Amino acid sequence: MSIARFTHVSQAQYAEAMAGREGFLPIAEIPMPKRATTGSAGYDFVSPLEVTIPAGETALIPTGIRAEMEQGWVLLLFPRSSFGFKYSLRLANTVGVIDSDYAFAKNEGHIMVKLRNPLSEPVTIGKGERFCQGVFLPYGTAEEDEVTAGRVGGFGSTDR
Ligand SMILES: O=c1ccn([C@H]2C[C@H](O)[C@@H](COP(=O)(O)OP(=O)(O)OP(=O)(O)O)O2)c(=O)[nH]1
Ligand SMILES: [Mg+2]
Repeated sequence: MSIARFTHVSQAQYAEAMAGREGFLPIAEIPMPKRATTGSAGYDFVSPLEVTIPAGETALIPTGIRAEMEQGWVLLLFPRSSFGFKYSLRLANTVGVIDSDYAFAKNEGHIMVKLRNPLSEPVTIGKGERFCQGVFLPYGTAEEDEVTAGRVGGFGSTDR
C-alpha cells in the first residue's frame, strides 16, 4: 500500500533554491528517492551537486524533491548510517520532519537538508551521491485538537 508520491519541484523553484551555485544536476536528472533493498525502510535522497562542508560548518542541500503524502503520515529525514559512522555527519536539526501539508507550501514543499560536519576535516558529498534517507511513519493526534491553520512555508514559518 503506497501512501506517498515523490515528484520534482518545478524548474523555477529549483532555480531559485540553487541561485548562486554551479554544477548542479538538471532537475529532470535528479532520481526519485529510492529504497536500496526490498526490506529497507529508508528512501535514499541524492545530492544534486557536489558539496564540500568545511570542518565544523554546515551546508544546505536543496534536493529538488517534494513528497505528497496522505494525511496522518510524516516523512522523517535521517543521515545514512555510513556517513554518520565514517564522518560523524549529521543533520543540523538532528532529524528532519517533513509534514504532509508541506507539499502545498509556497516553495512547493521543496525538501531541504542541512548537514553539519562536526569533525576537524572537510567532508565532500559527491554529485549524485545518496546522502540521507527518509522514512514514512504514521502519526497520531491528541484529543481536543482543533487546529485549522494551513501551512504556507517551513523553517519557522509558523512563528519566526
Ligand atoms: O530538514 C528539514 C526539516 C523541515 N523541512 C520542511 C518540511 C517541514 O514540513 C517544514 C517545517 O518543519 P518543522 O515543522 O520541523 O520546522 P519549524 O521550525 O516548526 O517550522 P514551521 O514553523 O514552518 O513549522 O520544513 C525540510 O525541508 N527539511
Ligand atoms: Mg513546525
